[in-house]
Amino acid sequence: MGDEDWDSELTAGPSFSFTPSFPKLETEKAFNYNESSNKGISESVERNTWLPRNRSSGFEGGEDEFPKSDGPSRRGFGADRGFGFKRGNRSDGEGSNFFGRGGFKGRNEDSGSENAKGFRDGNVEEEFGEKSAGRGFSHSEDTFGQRRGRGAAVRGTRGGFGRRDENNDEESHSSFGSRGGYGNQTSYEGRERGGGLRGRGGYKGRNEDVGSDSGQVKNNYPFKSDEDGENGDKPAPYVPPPPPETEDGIFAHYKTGINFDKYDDILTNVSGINPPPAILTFEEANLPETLNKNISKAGYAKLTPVQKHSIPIVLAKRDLMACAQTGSGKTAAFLLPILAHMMQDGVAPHSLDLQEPEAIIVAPTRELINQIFLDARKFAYGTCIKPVVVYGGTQTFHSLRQIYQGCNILCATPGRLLDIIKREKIGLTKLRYLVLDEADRMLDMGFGPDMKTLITSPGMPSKEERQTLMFSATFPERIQSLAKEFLKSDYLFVVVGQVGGACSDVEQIIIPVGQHGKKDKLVEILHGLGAERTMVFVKTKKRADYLTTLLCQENVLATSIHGDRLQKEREEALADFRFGKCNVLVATNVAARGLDIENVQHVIIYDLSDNIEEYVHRIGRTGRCGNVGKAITFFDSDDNEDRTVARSLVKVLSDAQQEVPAWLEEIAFSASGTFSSIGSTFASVDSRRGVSHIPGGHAQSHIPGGHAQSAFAADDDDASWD
Ligand SMILES: Nc1ncnc2c1ncn2[C@@H]1O[C@H](COP(=O)(O)OP(=O)(O)OP(=O)(O)O)[C@@H](O)[C@H]1O
Repeated sequence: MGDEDWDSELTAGPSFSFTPSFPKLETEKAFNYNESSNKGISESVERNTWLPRNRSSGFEGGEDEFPKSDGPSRRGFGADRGFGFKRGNRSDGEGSNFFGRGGFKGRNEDSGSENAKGFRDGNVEEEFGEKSAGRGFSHSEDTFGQRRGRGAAVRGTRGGFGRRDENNDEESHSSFGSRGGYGNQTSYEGRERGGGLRGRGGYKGRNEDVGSDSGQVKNNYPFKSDEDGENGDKPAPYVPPPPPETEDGIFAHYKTGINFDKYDDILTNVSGINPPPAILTFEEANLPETLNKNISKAGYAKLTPVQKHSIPIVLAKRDLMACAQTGSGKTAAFLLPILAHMMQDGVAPHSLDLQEPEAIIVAPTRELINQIFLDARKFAYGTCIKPVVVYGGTQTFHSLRQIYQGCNILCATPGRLLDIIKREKIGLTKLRYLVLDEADRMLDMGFGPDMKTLITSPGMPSKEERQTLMFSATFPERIQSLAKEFLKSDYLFVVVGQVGGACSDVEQIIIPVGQHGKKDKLVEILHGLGAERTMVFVKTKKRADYLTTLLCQENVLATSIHGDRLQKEREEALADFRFGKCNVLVATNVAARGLDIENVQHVIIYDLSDNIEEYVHRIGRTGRCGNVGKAITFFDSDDNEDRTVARSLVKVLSDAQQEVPAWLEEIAFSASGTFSSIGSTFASVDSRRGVSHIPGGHAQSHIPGGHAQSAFAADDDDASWD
């Protein structure tokens, strides 16, 4: 990633992470949201001490004068409407966890003190490491034990993961240190279900529930970690809250929108040789009964277009590149056929030896990969198939422990995945499916090298021996050609609608606003939106913190998510937004892709990204699954980056039948050069330009005006995290 782009509003200096405190909502009591975890919040709201606790603001004079605080307003977002809590009986206090699509339910941790420890000297150091208490893993190589006492000392600390570059969100992939703080292992004793360490039979075939009710299994790990956070000022490495365990929590979902049926009107092209015919219903897919039950519990009654085409293709064991608009069900499009195969073919029974997942799913951000994991867990419910999620910013020991309990589907961010492979904690020889979600992002300069490392890792089956699936709402032609290295030559390319087209359910409004007018305009809009849930996208982490502080001063319940915040804080911020404790989430591109949050009614793009793909993904946080939404974009005609993307923006607007302001059109077409030189449009054709077989017999349509390569930025200030 490139250096952080310091903005004129912010003088150089230590960044701070702002964690606004929100008043406890009545509805939180229903979720047994631990008093203690709220104490810090309520107390700080009382004392108005919600200002950043960590460092000087680094703001000097003028509009950068650090906003005075009068504390966030006490409007309890949605509390009176029971917002977001429409799923079944939550009387058991259960709910989905930070990332479940339902309301918030996280483990009750005292988040109040975290901020006091979370940051120092402008850097966030992540401590990882496993200092086993003497006994390594039971299998042959006690890599754990070997690590005792050996740490990648970081700045004199006792080891720890490669320190994060304060200007770069990506974790280095250096080896882990020997020790780090530790979360609460006891919470894992006996809590895992179905993942018993004792051998389990594989799936017994169609329609049999196996190993789903092994009840509470005592986890007699052959190792213990005595990692602790005894170094007082260092936060223990984060151990995420356990995923929901009740059916209500696992199957929490929101309703499809009024436009769901309109999906059927979207033209779908399938290019490649001999594609299997699309299916029209779930029944036609002839899926195992348990899977069909889970699909129904998840509220899926009708297939979306990408599912209609992708499910039979994956079931036919073909490689696939699928492009469909945001919020149109791409996750299930790959999960369902993979799970169906696993249920029908059976999966290896859990062994105490090296875990060898049959499927690996990668995505660019931790929050997204966790969301995919929760979907996998949902659809695998009642079977012996075990999804596991590992991602950066969490204690490595925790990741390994999850894998150790059994791992058929590994959902991972690249950094953590590669480290676990390097440490030989998983084997790849049994891999049958490799899935790249947000694939264009995974193949760009940010993650491309990691993906290359992955497919060349020891034991990784070649592309001929595995099934590789790639999904995204955007697929620039340059990325299509990069993808060939990962896909069999006869892969199929499914395009629902326009490659890279924006979601048709999102009303897109572009308003001319100069840099210095943006803050006031943002406050004005948000005051007008009241309690409606809004995501605000900015370019830099520092601006995310700055604006969040400013909004809270303006009595807007806002929080922020970006790569400089501790993972625990990121998850809390996302939970506060999902839970309805605040109605504005200020985010960098860390939240641009994939996140599926109920009832995001608005997206405000405060800073345009320098590539149009991120614009499409950002506005796709609203208008999901047939619901409608609105995206307002601030366009600064004095900003070169905005001008560069103007022409692509006009194309996205016109392709989505949106109004194109005359002033924008003028800017877009006054710029010299062709599409390819000044900005991105989309490859709307299969870059193989081969003969295409399209269901219904019509030929592959070539978009008038040709196609061009998209300028693909991989060095966004906060563009990739793992
Ligand atoms: N067939 C279906 N019926 C009802 N709801 C569905 C169906 N398929 C998916 N959904 C729901 O639609 C929402 C969006 O799905 P998903 O997140 O997979 O979209 P996506 O295409 O991956 O979006 P993005 O491009 O932003 O990642 C989710 O809440 C999902 O549970």
